Amino acid sequence: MRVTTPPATSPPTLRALVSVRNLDEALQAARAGVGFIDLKEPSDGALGGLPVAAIGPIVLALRHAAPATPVSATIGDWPADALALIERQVARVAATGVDFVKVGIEPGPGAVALAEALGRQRRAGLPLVPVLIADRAIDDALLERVLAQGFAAVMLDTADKRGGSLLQRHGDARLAEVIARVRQAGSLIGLAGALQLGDLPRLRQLAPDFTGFRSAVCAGDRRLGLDAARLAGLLGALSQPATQAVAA
Ligand SMILES: O=C[C@H](O)COP(=O)(O)O
Repeated sequence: MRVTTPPATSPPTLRALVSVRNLDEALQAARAGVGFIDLKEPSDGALGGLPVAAIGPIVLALRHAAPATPVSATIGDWPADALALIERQVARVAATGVDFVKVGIEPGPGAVALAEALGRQRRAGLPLVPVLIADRAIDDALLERVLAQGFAAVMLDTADKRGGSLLQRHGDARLAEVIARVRQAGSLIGLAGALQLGDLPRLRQLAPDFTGFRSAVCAGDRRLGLDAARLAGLLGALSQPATQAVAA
């Protein structure tokens, strides 16, 4: 599955990645027309993983229901120093047939070693997308180590979903700088982290390649089920011209 940046002449668009926890939610997201479907267990943390055996059948069903929609899955939240376990889990999740395997990288001890281990797996052919946990400062040195690995895409996300969205934690100038740096390094950039409808005007200005949502498409709590009305509302707002979306 090839995912590309729209041509520079296109109007700014925001492609939505929506995180789902089971087949019902995956088909609901596919029918609603989301840009990317992300398989994870939201009750198990920011990057909670589904049982590996559950991923393959969902991917297969999505290939029929939405063949053009890229599918990602997370490996679960692991301590950064559990490198052997992480590498094994990456290989197991990749073998399910997903387009991308998402792995969280929390700044701190072990983060650089993890980024480099993931880089080795990428060079071995595994479709990895590192997710930099950015509740606090975005660590430039760590970002550079991640970018040096040549991943197709890099995401920013937050671990604590109750402390405000990614956009409430970082100013536009800083996020724009990070987006530009990731693109300059040749990777796509995705933003996530308790993003809400009210963040859309700023997101449109920042124009990342994709934006990730779970909290905003659930009724009150990301651990609950996908809410059809909220999902439709989000996709409707994303499809509106920017001036109308600002008023949403
Ligand atoms: O990968 C994207 C995340 O699942 C988004 O979840 P969130 O909106 O609750 O931060």
